[in-house]
Amino acid sequence: MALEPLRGHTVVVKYGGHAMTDDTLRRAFAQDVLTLYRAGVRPVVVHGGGPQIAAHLDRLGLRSDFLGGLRVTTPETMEVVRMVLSGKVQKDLVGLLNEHGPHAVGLSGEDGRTLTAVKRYAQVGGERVDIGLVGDVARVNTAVVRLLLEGGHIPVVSSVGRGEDGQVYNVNADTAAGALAAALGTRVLVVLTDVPGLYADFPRDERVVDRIGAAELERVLPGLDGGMGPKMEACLRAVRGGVGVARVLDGRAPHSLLDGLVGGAGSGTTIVPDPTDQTDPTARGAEVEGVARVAPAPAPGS
Ligand SMILES: Nc1ncnc2c1ncn2[C@@H]1O[C@H](COP(=O)(O)OP(=O)(O)O)[C@@H](O)[C@H]1O
Ligand SMILES: CC(=O)N[C@@H](CCC(=O)OP(=O)(O)O)C(=O)O
Repeated sequence: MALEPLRGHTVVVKYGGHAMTDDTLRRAFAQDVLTLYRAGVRPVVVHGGGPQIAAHLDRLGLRSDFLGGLRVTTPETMEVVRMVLSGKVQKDLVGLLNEHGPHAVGLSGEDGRTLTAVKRYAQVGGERVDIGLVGDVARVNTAVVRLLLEGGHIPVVSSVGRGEDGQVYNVNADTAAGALAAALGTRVLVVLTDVPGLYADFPRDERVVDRIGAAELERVLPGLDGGMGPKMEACLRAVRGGVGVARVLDGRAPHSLLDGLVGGAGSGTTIVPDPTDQTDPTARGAEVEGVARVAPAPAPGS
């Protein structure tokens, strides 16, 4: 895939916390996003920050527990998640992207009701387990993200959502990115993680699945462990919801974003829709609000 066909198109990039732990990697990521932007592609960054949340919890003497790849989130944990994702990780990333110009603008999924969440349970051994304030994306309002894109900005979104019940929820960042990509109708969703892609025989790491169709992914999804479960579920929902292609790439390799988009073949795992997916709007998994309806800003003083 070259950059030229993406000119003028929106690309959602999920930037995982493991790919941000090293300063060289962070800078290479920021350079890649800016290269896309300068080439006329419209990047939207959705970021995680799992390791950064864990470090902060640890400092406070709080535990990090995961079930089905999702963090068990007590009200106390939720405060830390919100603070670290929207207040720290996001601001550091926005600062880095803005070193060469006022391009990036950070927003939480709560802002402009971008992500409306509903309580989500973990599936463990076929059982539904309550993991606290963890949310799934029920509805996406793309209005603010579109407004920023149309204003020539790079939206940087944290995966915190608010429910209709007024509760703030911890949304897995892959889930948030997949839902936003589907709602925006992007051509490409790129997911940067800490492995070279989907291993065929995890935990063995000899073979990375090069390409997988939605139906086949749906079949293997229940057997996936840890963080790969929510990640692949998010890619599946994205391609089922109209995204042209999802690519899971190794975020530990500098410039993997650009290399993966330009180089194409040979890197990561590519998830492609089934021929029927593109015409099935009910498969989005989240309701979409505000698509193509960007309200004009109110006149000053009104
Ligand atoms: N089939 C698989 N292929 C690759 N990784 C897998 C697989 N099953 C489980 N995993 C685990 O999923 C992890 C990636 O998910 P996660 O830790 O949530 O990453 P991120 O922080 O980038 O979102 C890998 O580090 C690996 O331990
Ligand atoms: C519910 C849930 O698990 N939320 C994640 C949100 C951050 C995230 O997804 O970060 P990475 O992309 O770095 O993994 C968490 O609390 O860690």
